[in-house]
Amino acid sequence: MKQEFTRIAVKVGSNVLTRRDGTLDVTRMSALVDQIAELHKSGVEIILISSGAVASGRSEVHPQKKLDSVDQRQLFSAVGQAKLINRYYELFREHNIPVGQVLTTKESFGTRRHYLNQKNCMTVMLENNVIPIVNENDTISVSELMFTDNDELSGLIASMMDTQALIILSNIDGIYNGSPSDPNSSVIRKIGHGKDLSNYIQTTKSSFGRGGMLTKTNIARKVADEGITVIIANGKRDNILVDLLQHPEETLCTRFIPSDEPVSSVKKWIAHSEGFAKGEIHINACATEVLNSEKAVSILPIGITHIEGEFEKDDIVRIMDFQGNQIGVGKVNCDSKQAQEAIGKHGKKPVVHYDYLYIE
Ligand SMILES: Nc1ncnc2c1ncn2[C@@H]1O[C@H](COP(=O)(O)OP(=O)(O)O)[C@@H](O)[C@H]1O
Ligand SMILES: N[C@@H](CCC(=O)OP(=O)(O)O)C(=O)O
Repeated sequence: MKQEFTRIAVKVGSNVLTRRDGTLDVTRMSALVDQIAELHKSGVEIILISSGAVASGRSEVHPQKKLDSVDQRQLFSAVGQAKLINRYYELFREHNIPVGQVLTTKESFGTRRHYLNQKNCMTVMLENNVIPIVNENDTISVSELMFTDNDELSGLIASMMDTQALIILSNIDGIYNGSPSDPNSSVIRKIGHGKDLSNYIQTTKSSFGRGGMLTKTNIARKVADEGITVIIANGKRDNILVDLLQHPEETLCTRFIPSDEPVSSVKKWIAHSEGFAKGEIHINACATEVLNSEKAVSILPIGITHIEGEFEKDDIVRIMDFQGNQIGVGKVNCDSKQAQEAIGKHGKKPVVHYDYLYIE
């Protein structure tokens, strides 16, 4: 059967893989592996981003004294990730599909070199028919070094690997246009560019999730703006993955319609690098207007009003409009001292070149 996508990223949330008591739901895992195997055999390249390390470690160790939340996460994930990947290895082996583990951290997306190393690793895995199974390295990612959750990680992976779609599997059928528990609300089937969803999203999270629907929505929007279809669907529904690819119209889910303007791979990286920004470049009203227009323009010293923070050449900075609102991110062409000296001057080189500028 002809499928819409040939390379996809699939994110499986903690709640899909976790039973009510917080332990790993191996039956669900097995059902998902069967579906991924079916798609893999039909020629779809798949990158799996799987949560579940903490959940699978929880039932293995019983600490003698009370641990704080960081210690708990480190202990459970260290034990649980080994168990999780072992389960996946065994389940995929029944289908004769080799899998490989990729553990990453937020910092590994901060420099372009690390970013490209990770990309190369997963590319060579796919070329050799190995399914990459990605998770955050929870043992060393603590507090501000952590991803908000695996939705954020899956967005980075989809963008980095140029997938055509990102499928986020949660314990809910999609984004509801009201409280999911209200019988009058229903799943929004398609979401186009620029639609404001803030009124619909409740801040409640499912019991074992970290980020909630709000991070899913924000990530989905950003990834769709880069030209990737994003689908939020219920991973607990039988055959959901195969149905989403083979019967897209009949399968309940929320789809974010991708932008049809191509975005370069450098811009994709910059778009997701906001967390590493070292400083701010504030621009005047005229520069704000041209940047918000359809024109491809760089940030020149003449349009800069002031600079905040210290940065080196090639660092990521936030771009702030004349009212102090962030409008984008970019990679700087010079350090903060040089940028400072050039402010307001004509005929100087761009501080952020268009090729390294991502306007939100
Ligand atoms: N408008 C909404 N539509 C759907 N789900 C919502 C909405 N608002 C809040 N939610 C909550 O978001 C939860 C899913 O997010 P999350 O807990 O992060 O799951 P996961 O672990 O799969 O990433 C749902 O179980 C639901 O309770
Ligand atoms: N990395 C963590 C999962 C992080 C997390 O909870 O993410 P999510 O499934 O998006 O709520 C783990 O494997 O336990």
